[in-house]
Amino acid sequence: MNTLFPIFLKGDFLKFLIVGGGNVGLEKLEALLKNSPEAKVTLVAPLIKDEIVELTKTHSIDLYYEPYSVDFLKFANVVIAGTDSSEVNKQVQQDCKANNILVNVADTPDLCDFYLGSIVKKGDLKIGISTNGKSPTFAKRFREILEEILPDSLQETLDNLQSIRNKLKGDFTYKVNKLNEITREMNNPKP
Ligand SMILES: C[C@@]1(CC(=O)O)c2cc3[nH]c(cc4nc(cc5[nH]c(cc(n2)[C@H]1CCC(=O)O)[C@@](C)(CC(=O)O)[C@@H]5CCC(=O)O)C(CC(=O)O)=C4CCC(=O)O)c(CCC(=O)O)c3CC(=O)O
Ligand SMILES: NC(=O)C1=CN([C@@H]2O[C@H](COP(=O)(O)OP(=O)(O)OC[C@H]3O[C@@H](n4cnc5c(N)ncnc54)[C@H](O)[C@@H]3O)[C@@H](O)[C@H]2O)C=CC1
Repeated sequence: MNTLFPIFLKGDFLKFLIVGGGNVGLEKLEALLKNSPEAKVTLVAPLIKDEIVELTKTHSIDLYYEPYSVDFLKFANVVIAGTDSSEVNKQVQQDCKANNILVNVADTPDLCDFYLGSIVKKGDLKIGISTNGKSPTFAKRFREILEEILPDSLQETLDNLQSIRNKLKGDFTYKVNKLNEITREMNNPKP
């Protein structure tokens, strides 16, 4: 069963807590900042990789060089746990559940409220890819395929459609019909 419900978070307006400062902590931090460079991040771990420290120069990241404790949840709307201790990750997950905070436990899909996706970005177009946890490598490869085939001119198309959308006068039904008419050929591209 694939019951995942995809949403696109406005990460720039949210507070994130990352527990763990190793490879996984870095990977998830980079994924977040690539999409939402203004996100407020708190990261807690006794050991924190140099690459993470480097990112504090250009982004809003507070580092705490200590073991996780529940007090850190006050810094968070969303939590990602990626320590090398399954007990710590489990504790983070339980604390988040008790506090109604969404949590991702990177190495334990069963404990995740959400998964990170592979992200294709062409200007304002963003596509999130998930394999329901089956194969992150497939998600990565599929991202590469989409990145290759999507034309850069997409942004121009989106800008044009936005300007038409803003100029259309009439009621909702009229606008819907008009926009569908203009974009009909997208489903039927000329050879
Ligand atoms: C469930 C999920 C939870 C979550 O992390 O959110 C999860 C879980 C796990 N990943 C593992 C391993 C790897 N993860 C990657 C890469 C990515 N992983 C990402 C997401 C997710 N990974 C979520 C499901 C996404 C979905 O639904 O498809 C991506 C898409 C997004 C991101 O992380 O930003 C990003 C690609 C970004 C890109 O490039 O586009 C690679 C490949 C590589 O790095 O080249 C490998 C090694 C090869 C392999 O195993 O496939 C392991 C085993 C750990 C171990 O063996 O110890 C687990 C744990 C488990 O499955 O039990
Ligand atoms: N989901 C994914 O994409 C992947 C998951 N993994 C798994 O994730 C786990 C972590 O891997 P790495 O990041 O490579 O390990 P690592 O050894 O590079 O980093 C572990 C981090 O956890 C921190 N930590 C340990 N105890 C802590 C505590 N009590 N509170 C806060 N932080 C604490 C350490 O200080 C360190 O920063 C491993 O179990 C690995 O199998 C590995 C690869 C990919």
